[in-house]
Amino acid sequence: MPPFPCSLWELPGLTKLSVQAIHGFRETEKSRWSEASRAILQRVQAAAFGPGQTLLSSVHVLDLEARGYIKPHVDSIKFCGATIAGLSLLSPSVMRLVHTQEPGEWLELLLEPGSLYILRGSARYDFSHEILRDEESFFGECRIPRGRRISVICRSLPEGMGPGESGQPPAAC
Ligand SMILES: O=C(O)CCC(=O)C(=O)O
Ligand SMILES: [Fe+2]
Repeated sequence: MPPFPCSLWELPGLTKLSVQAIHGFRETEKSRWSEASRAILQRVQAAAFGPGQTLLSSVHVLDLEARGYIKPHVDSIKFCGATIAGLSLLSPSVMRLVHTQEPGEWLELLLEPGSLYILRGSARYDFSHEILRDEESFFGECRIPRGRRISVICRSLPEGMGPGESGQPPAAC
């Protein structure tokens, strides 16, 4: 993949959250995958989503540069349903969840390359999530130096939306 900066992936419609919450990134939505990648996505989907859940038709791929970070936010219910599942690749990073009503209630997840996180239930709706910038990237006492990180994010369809309407941009969450 070409190095940063690159505007190729800054597609119209994908930048609503990005402009406000994500810094140092490029992104795309992808609906066509190689057979090998499809097999991995099927494992992600089997692990994260229930049989009754419909997924957004395309998968969100976010490429965060080493200095990039994601500010706290809750994905909008307009563009994203009850479950968010993210596969982290390349650099480890720390995801912090903070309760939106009780800021003293928080937890951090160490996202190792190859790991999958699943936000659902209270973690999806009651907590903001963020990816810490390099200077703040600690897991407990342990420094987690940030490099380039790619995440592959599957989301369920917003409640009440039919599969035919799934063309909405997931990254606008
Ligand atoms: O990169 C990730 O794993 C999370 C991205 C995110 O929070 C978002 O796109 O809404
Ligand atoms: Fe998010």
